Amino acid sequence: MLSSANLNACYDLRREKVMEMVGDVYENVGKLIDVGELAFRTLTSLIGNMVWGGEIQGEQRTIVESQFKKIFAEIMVFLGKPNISDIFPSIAWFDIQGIERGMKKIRQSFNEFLDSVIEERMKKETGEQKSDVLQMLLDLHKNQDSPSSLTMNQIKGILVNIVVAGTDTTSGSTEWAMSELMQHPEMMEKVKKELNDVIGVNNTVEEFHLPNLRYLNAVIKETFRLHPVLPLLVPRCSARSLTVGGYTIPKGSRVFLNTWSIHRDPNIWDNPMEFQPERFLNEPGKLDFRGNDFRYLPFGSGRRKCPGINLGEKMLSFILASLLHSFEWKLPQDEKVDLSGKFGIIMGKKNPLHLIPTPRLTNLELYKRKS
Ligand code: HEM
Repeated sequence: MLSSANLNACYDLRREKVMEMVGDVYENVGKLIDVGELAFRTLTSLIGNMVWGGEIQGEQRTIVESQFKKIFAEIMVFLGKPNISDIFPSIAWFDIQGIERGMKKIRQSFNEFLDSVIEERMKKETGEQKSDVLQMLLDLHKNQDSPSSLTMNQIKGILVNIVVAGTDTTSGSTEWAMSELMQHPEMMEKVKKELNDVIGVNNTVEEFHLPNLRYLNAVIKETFRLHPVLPLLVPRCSARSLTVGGYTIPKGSRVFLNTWSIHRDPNIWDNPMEFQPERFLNEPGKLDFRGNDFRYLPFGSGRRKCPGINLGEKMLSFILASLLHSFEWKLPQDEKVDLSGKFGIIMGKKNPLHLIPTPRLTNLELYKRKS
């Protein structure tokens, strides 16, 4: 699903979802928009489509997408909470913090939703064959004799994993990048000038424009540095006892890698607390985010690094470029940008960014084009 060939094949879908988002904002010009929520809806719709096709439509889709946001927020809080039961397994059954009870409730909500999606697909199986992730997993389930056969629970786990990992991360980064640009008007001006030069005011953004947006790409890289959405990555567990930097790590320890600190280490970065996209602009090729340079790990590293780097990068710059090229954004009167974060396995903003859009393109017809 996330290979370059598959991503190229679903270019039209990405374009359609971004155009839908622009159309959505256009219909709400002059009103307050929750930027993170807007990006989240766009990504849930895109990734949902890539994972289980167009199985959910219309009113049901709207309900699912709004429920997802709430459920995801709860999951992120639970996943990020240090669990006392891990430190004192003998009292685990008390579940003092209610983490297990909370996760069970969430699992039930997801289970009900996924059961209905899978049931819909099974009903249609005799008709047109789909080629999405759900179908691929169901085919593995049917082939019970194969060593790669999957149980229904495993299928549901994989589906949830992809959707959870792909949506909140990318929408969170969108919200952080927009917040930093609102906080730095001179940088916002540079981005807008670049968009005008590369795309033109009588055009909408297309994916082939994105590699030419050098300044915007530097803004994205700097956003990843200062606001890594998974600040402690995904927890690791040591398979054997070993020594790292003079510290003994016993077999079976849970290990967290603090990229938030690494990305703000003054021994590595000049003025680490300042948002300065130029640091990436002036040194092209330095510090890519593919996990090869341990000073900069927004997508992690090693065998468990993010498999969605290409899709995440494409969608983040497509969404940002489109929002910034198609609209002017301003804060509600007397409001300031709040850059505080909220702790969880995903570090989102503490307070959502609400902005008011006005059209920026000269040809208003461009807002109505849906495909
Ligand atoms: C800006 C966007 C994104 C960022 C910053 C991001 C970041 C990350 C990070 C830091 C990890 C943990 C890696 C580690 O522990 O070494 C991760 C894992 C993961 N990501 Fe992403 N991600 C993004 C988008 C996506 C997308 C679009 C998808 C797929 C649709 C995706 C799917 C996954 C999956 C499935 C994992 C778990 C991998 C595993 O545990 O083996 N991510 N991501």
